[in-house]
Amino acid sequence: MIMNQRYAQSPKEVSGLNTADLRANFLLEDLMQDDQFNFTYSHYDRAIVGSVVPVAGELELPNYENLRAEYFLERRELGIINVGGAGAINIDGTTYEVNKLDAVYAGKGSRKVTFKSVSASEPARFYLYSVPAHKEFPHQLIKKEAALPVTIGSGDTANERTIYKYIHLEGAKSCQLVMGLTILSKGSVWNTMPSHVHDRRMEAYFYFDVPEGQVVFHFMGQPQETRHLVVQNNQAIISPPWSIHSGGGTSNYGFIWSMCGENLVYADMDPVAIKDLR
Ligand SMILES: O=C[C@H](O)[C@@H](O)CC(=O)C(=O)O
Ligand SMILES: [Zn+2]
Repeated sequence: MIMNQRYAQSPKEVSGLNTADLRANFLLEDLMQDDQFNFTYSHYDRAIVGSVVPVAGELELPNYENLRAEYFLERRELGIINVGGAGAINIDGTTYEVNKLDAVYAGKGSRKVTFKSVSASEPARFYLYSVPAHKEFPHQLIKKEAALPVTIGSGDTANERTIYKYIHLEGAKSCQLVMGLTILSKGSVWNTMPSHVHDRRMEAYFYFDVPEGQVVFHFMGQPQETRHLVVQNNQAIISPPWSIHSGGGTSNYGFIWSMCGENLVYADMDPVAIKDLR
């Protein structure tokens, strides 16, 4: 079995792309399909972005030829967040009950990882993010309540949002994986505004709970050379380390952010003043 791949682009190359090419390189449209694993292997930091929605029964994390590994997590770690109904994840014999917005970390060396839903009529929707790892850290469940939410922004500038950090230097331990999610308050539409870059880490954004008929305009590119992609519910963006990653929605919504690279410090960002964006 072979995973889709996405290659890395330079800032200069991206500045010349049209809408279709931008979408083909940076937008993942096929996530959250029933009874399927959908993975994309990005050449930005070798991060893998994927999903699984178990409806008919329990599904086991498969292996892929791209990895040239005995099993998926032989040399990788995996962060998982459920954005659907109640579910369960089993890692090498330990079962975790994973409710909406709970997370699970599966460390390097986890051999058998399975996913299931409590109810087929309201299945769990697991978002998956995996990166290379050099050391084994214990698998663990991180409940939403334990993620120490912080509310930033304000209703006046339509960017009030609550950030939940699950896996990072001061949270659940990992080799290089950093992961959490952000919920926009009602009436707020702007995420990650003011924008930032972090040339030390790639990032992936997965948008969820975008109401029917609404979209998010996701902005990418170098701060003085921005482009946008229109993103639907349950689609993801691969964000190069040199790119901003901000979104303006036609309503409020939520998104999972996940990063990997040089360090595990959540706050390691280089801010860009709004007036300096082009
Ligand atoms: O590097 C950090 C990530 O871009 C996000 O955590 C930012 C975010 O959730 C937000 O400002 O809304
Ligand atoms: Zn970021």
